Amino acid sequence: MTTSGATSPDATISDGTISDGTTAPRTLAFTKGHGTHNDFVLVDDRDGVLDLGPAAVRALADRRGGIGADGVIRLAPSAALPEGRALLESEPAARWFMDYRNGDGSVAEMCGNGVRVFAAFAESLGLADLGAGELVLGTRAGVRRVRKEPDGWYAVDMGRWTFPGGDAAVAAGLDASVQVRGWTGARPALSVDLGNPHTVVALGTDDELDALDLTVAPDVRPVPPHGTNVELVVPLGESVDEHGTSVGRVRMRVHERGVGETRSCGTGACAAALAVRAWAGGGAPDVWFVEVPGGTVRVTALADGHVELAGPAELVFAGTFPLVDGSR
Ligand SMILES: N[C@@H](CCC[C@H](N)C(=O)O)C(=O)O
Repeated sequence: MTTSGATSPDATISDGTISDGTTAPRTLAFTKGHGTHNDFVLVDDRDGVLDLGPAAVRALADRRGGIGADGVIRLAPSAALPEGRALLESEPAARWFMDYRNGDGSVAEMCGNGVRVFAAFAESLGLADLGAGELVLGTRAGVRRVRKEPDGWYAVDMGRWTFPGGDAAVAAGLDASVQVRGWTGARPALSVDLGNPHTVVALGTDDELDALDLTVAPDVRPVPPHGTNVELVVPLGESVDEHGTSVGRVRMRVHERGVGETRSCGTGACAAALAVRAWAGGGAPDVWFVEVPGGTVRVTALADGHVELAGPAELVFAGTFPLVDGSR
């Protein structure tokens, strides 16, 4: 890794191969950021010229041979991607697009912690002024709106969410089962769609949560057609805050599709809070604090059927990374 330099604007990186007709090494300028320790490599592609293939993403995300991250985020003009161009037709303000890849190189529709870190990155590049108003951005799960709170947290309208199993699943409290390595049997679970897929399992105690072996992916049945993120949660109860608002608390660990266990997952926190709220029944709070190994985020079920995710976003360092022709 070096500390200066930038990718040639006419270089295209696909599967780690630079396809501009030369064999010379190229370097990719990046910024490293995280939201409650869900960490990302961020790439400024405001010219829309980079094509980050799976091998290049894996090289960047590699914790030993690369920079290390749970995911890679490319900031690109919405106009440069088919999914972005479709969004621009109804939301012309969504000028910038979050092109999100999991650490294994797979494409994901959405990343809640990533959206907040994307907003901080756009601010650092002078592409957004969250002191003056909201940032509207494109994602594969649709348009997202980010505002900044007085304490510096970023609050994201995460759009509409659903229980894919419908009313029957909500009434039964389950529509799937999950087997974690070491368990004697599978446990009931509830599927939640936040634009990306989630499966939430309730546990009884903190000790059970702490003892989980998430070094291998939990086995989910029925097998989700596009895979799933799995959230293991312990409801911690409800209370009334200093403003008289009823709030709930949840502890969560997560196994992310395309990554493994991570220290936080924003869409996963939303799924966890919405599942626990449904299990609690009518009168349950709309506001939930979700405690993850990397910190705490706030999830609010909004009256319009959307859900809001709020939490911190940090940019920690920047540099350049060599992507050598054919070597990654
Ligand atoms: N960590 C993200 C979710 C990233 C995508 C996920 N692994 C998937 O494949 O759906 C978040 O904060 O939401």
